[in-house]
Amino acid sequence: MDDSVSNYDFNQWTGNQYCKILTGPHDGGGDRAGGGRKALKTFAFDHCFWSIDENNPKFAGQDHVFNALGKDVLERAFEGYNACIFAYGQTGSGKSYTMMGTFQDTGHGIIPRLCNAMFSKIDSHCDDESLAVKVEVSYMEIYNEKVHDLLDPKGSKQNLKVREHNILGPYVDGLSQLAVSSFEDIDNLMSEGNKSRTVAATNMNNESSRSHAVFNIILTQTLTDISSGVENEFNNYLNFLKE
Ligand SMILES: Nc1ncnc2c1ncn2[C@@H]1O[C@H](COP(=O)(O)OP(=O)(O)OP(=O)(O)O)[C@@H](O)[C@H]1O
Repeated sequence: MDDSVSNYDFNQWTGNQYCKILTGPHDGGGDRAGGGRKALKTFAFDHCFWSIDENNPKFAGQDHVFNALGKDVLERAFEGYNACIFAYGQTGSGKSYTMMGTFQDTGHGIIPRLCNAMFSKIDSHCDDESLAVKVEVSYMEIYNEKVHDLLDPKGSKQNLKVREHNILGPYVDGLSQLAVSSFEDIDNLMSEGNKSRTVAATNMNNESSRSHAVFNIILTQTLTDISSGVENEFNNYLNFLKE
């Protein structure tokens, strides 16, 4: 990283920010473009979180991260937009911690917090007879280019095929999609799914997930025009990916 950036006090950054990164030797594209190994690239980002010392007033805990990233995603999902949260980074950098977190309340990561908020929002609409909401989940891992269903009731770990639907785009053929009605349901399914994940120790993480995981929530809202009885169904997807 450029010295001028690595020496920055990340705590002072607010609002839209830019980060300049010097590309490393792996960056073949930079070489081909004539920029060489030291081509400077500029990336834009909205937030930078610091979570080293809990006693520091600038410490960003799981709640802080959820408020900055998860809340908007949920609002948009209820408006009918598909959304995706993608965690990417070096082994041991905190991807699983950010997505799932620990089982203590304050340690819950984005997924449990988002699911809790989603069911609270659904409950708050329970008096509305014109709206019915259905929630289903699927969970898969991609390991050595093979796709496995982590919620397969038979636990067979068979390889699933990725196919292309002419309207909906790519999908995994035969992936289980299970209905849930509370965060506890999701939590139980996820714990079962996590037991099937491919985990091994790396030098930097004793329980490193060696595969990519994709957790999918399918939110279906059916709006019924009470006077005419006509139903309109909206499906949308919330994807959580961990590299
Ligand atoms: N912000 C944080 N606060 C406290 N502990 C953290 C934080 N981020 C990560 N950790 C801890 O660091 C360790 C490694 O984190 P984690 O397993 O989330 O990494 P990862 O990026 O998912 O790694 P891998 O790619 O190897 O699976 C875990 O013990 C986790 O609890």
